[in-house]
Amino acid sequence: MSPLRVGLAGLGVVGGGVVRALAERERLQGRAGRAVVLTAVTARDRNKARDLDLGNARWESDPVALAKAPDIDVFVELIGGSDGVAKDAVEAALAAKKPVVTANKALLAKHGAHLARLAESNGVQLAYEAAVAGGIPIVKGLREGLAANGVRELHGILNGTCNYILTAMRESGRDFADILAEAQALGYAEADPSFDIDGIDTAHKLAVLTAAAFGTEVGFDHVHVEGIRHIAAIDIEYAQELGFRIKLLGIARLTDHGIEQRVHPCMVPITAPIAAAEGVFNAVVVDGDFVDKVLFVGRGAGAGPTASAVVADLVDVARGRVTPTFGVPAEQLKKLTPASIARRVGAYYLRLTVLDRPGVIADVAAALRDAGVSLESLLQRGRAPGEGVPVVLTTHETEESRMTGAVSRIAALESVVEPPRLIRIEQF
Ligand SMILES: NC(=O)c1ccc[n+]([C@@H]2O[C@H](COP(=O)([O-])OP(=O)(O)OC[C@H]3O[C@@H](n4cnc5c(N)ncnc54)[C@H](O)[C@@H]3O)[C@@H](O)[C@H]2O)c1
Ligand SMILES: N[C@@H](CCO)C(=O)O
Ligand code: NA
Repeated sequence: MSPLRVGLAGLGVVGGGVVRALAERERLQGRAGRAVVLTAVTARDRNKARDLDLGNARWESDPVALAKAPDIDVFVELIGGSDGVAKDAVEAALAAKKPVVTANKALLAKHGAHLARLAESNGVQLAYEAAVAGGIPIVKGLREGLAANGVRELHGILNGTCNYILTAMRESGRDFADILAEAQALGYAEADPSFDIDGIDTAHKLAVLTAAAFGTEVGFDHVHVEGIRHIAAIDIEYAQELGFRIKLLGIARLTDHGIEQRVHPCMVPITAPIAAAEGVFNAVVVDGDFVDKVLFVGRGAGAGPTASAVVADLVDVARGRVTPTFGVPAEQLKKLTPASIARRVGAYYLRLTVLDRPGVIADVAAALRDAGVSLESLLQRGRAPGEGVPVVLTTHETEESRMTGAVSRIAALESVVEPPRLIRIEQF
């Protein structure tokens, strides 16, 4: 069989990993049933020192020209960005009936439905295993391994940088900024690290996973997003004491009033399967109606794990597999009915900084009582008459709208001297 000729756009962290993985020629030939050959490449700067063996691959200066070049059979997009050249090149490849492999979750989160229609109307594959949870085969897991199931819920640690930061903060007590710099140096972070720490990258991945899991159109704009900037060392300590870990999770759940999609820091029991994924590891739990719960764990970022997923998609393309992008044909994707975060039901952790004087706790308790929120525990450490001291409480399950109502009343109390910190507790 003729070789699969690969056109690769982007020679950064992931592109470099892909070049190295493609060097395993014999292994890939066996698995793909034909040779997979790096035929042409492009990146922004041809003269940059890269320490990569590009073999006989020809250099192309323009990604869009590469995408439709007659000498390539598949286009691999590893540039990044939801718009601009990455989108133009992917569209050009699909319109030219060339399959596309991409790691670009920002692109899929914003234009997934449109690109799925374009791919399917041209009869070619749009493969994106690397875009969600890097090396974990979650897209294949959902579309193939779990195809018999109706998915009820999924939750995941989908950003290696945040998990790395939260883990390192807990283990070392070190500073947020210091640890972020380390994650960037290791090639985990996005070009703009605020995408990682503000939860946007997790939301991109969640939106894509939701479409693949529930057969809905990608609805990034309906994801409720909060990041980890406000997580303080003291919250990590309290979490530990209460038997929790703090994780930034993406959660998608089918409710009777629509699909919840939310990204925010969560306290999860130390014994929950998801809590065991530490450092740069990602993890996803999928709850299906026949299979029950399945846990996927692995590395979600970095050159090797991400290249592993890109090359697996190339093997699928070489084998001629064509699966609808989000599991069902694009024109059958359901319209997503978003469920409001205000209707989330669960427990809460609330940390207040209050003046150490009589009556403060009574005022806080009254606000919760009036909102119909039941307290589970209350901790006050140390004393400092007249000064701010931390008070931590946890609640029973309640609807979020009740909790936010009580918290705004509490925030307005004169004796509450810093903004309250609310973290949702998830009992998986
Ligand atoms: N780094 C990771 O761990 C990881 C994991 C999963 C997915 N991703 C995704 O993979 C993609 C690439 O990420 P990365 O970390 O390798 O980025 P990177 O910044 O290391 O590499 C980007 C590459 O794109 C090239 N590029 C940028 N603009 C270009 C242009 N206009 N024309 C041609 N080439 C251009 C750059 O020269 C560079 O070679 C992104 O979509 C990212 O979100 C990254
Ligand atoms: N910045 C992302 C890369 C993988 O998509 C992360 O930290 O997980
Ligand atoms: Na993946």
